[in-house]
Amino acid sequence: MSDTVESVIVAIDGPSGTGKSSTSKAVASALGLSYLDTGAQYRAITWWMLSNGIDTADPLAIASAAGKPVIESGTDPAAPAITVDGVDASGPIRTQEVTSKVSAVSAVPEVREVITGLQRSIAAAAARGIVVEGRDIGTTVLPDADLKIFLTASPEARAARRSGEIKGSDVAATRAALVARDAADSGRKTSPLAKADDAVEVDTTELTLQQVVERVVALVEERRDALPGAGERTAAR
Ligand SMILES: Nc1ncnc2c1ncn2[C@@H]1O[C@H](COP(=O)(O)OP(=O)(O)O)[C@@H](O)[C@H]1O
Ligand SMILES: Nc1ccn([C@@H]2O[C@H](COP(=O)(O)OP(=O)(O)O)[C@@H](O)[C@H]2O)c(=O)n1
Repeated sequence: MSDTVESVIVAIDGPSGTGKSSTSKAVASALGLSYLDTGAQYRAITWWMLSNGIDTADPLAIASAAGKPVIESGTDPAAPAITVDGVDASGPIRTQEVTSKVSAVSAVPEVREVITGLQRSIAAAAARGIVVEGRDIGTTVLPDADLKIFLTASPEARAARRSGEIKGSDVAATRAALVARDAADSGRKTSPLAKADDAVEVDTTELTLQQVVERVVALVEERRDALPGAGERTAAR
């Protein structure tokens, strides 16, 4: 692998079920980069609110508690990890209860301020570069990212993928829940789900995961070669 992959920052945004997590982990592994799942952080703070009796329908209560939990994210794409106050939260953050409340919690500006600060410091500390996936990475968290990708897919494909993960789940109900969460995430005032003007859109509906990964790896390599200094580094090798 070339040494020019260092310090490449890749932002991958898009709605639920478009393949952000799978693609980001595979791209980070292929290129030796760190990986950050920002949705897991919003899920973690939501889980903490629910576990601590905070009313998730009350934005003021959420705002005043936003700074309390200590959330730590691992950045190894082969072993994604997340803890809240030192406790492993990787299982509890995936429950239906958390999924149904996360959009309300993540819409609160004080929550976004705390989590965005965490995300920026993790990205700044990633010496070899990082793939960061979420909803507002290219627009708000890392607007200077070297490459921005916006993944899309039809609601049908996304619902089929998501319900394929949960035994006995109903595709129609999964689709309705996805569409409602997209609307909440896209419609909120602070840092909504949106494609950055300079993001490359990839529609994954008809692509296999491997095809998406290959496309994104090629885009990272192309962008990396165009970065200032890439020529000198290549010439020096
Ligand atoms: N291009 C694809 N084709 C088919 N299935 C996919 C594709 N990309 C991802 N998946 C599957 O869809 C599900 C959701 O993918 P995930 O990466 O978690 O999406 P997101 O992070 O955008 O919510 C996973 O089970 C994953 O294996
Ligand atoms: N950068 C981000 C990432 C996630 N989120 C919120 O966190 C929720 C869960 O994100 P996720 O990536 O785990 O969701 P899935 O697509 O994996 O279901 C989203 O529905 C958003 O409400 C956000 O607001 N900003």
